[in-house]
Amino acid sequence: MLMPILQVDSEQIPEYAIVCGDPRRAAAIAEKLEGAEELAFAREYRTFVGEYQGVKLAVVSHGVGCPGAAVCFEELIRAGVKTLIRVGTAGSYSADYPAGSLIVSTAAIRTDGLTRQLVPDGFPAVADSDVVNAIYAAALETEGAGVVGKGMTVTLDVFFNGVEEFPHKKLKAAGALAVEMEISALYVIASLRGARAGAIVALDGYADADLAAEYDPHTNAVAEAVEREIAAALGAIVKLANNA
Ligand SMILES: O=P(O)(O)O[C@H]1O[C@H](CO)[C@@H](O)[C@H]1O
Ligand SMILES: O=c1cc[nH]c(=O)[nH]1
Repeated sequence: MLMPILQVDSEQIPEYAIVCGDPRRAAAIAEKLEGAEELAFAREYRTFVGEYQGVKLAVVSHGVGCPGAAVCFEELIRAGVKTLIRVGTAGSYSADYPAGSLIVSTAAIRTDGLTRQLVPDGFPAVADSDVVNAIYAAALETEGAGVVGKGMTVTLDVFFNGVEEFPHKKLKAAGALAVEMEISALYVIASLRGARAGAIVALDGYADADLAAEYDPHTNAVAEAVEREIAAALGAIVKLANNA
């Protein structure tokens, strides 16, 4: 069946998927696969399939923000994906995790609007623990591992501020490590549909206003961190497939 938004035949989609916001990052990940094939590029959704160390997987971009990303996650799970790993970027809340660090998201604080329209308040956006452990272990094994953290991330809808002040300080005080824009949708949808999910983000600067002077997303440290998180996600998929 042709998936209406991704425009891919669901028969071509394997059980594992790496998802990321940027279609160019999807292409960069696909370059690391054997026999990579681009199946479609519809809207912001660019879909590749291929193999990594004998495991078949899809690599799909989901764009920016929960509503668009949710469409991608839903269609992939309907097509038969059972394990999804998001490979993203995020802003850091802590000087312990400077730009170039990696964070594996164990859960997302839901400040987005999309999940509020899917599930009641109090419903957790939580990762699958096997997926988290596999990503974290693979991240520590990557060459030049750098700083790798594990913990709560925040998902919000806003990238450029309006007149409302976003509660970064409170969320940081509550233990959140970083902020991005799609993980809550991934975790809630995976829970609702019986799939398992995890996420790793490369930090590209500080979201905390007290640290923001150091913000520079265009550094080699960030580019290298993205390479390492790609390696971690691919390594995690191999670990998960071999333990299945
Ligand atoms: O790098 P990606 O995967 O797009 O993730 C982050 O970057 C985008 C904002 O620039 C948002 O999508 C955010 O979640
Ligand atoms: O959503 C995002 C992504 C990267 N960096 C940020 O500060 N926010």
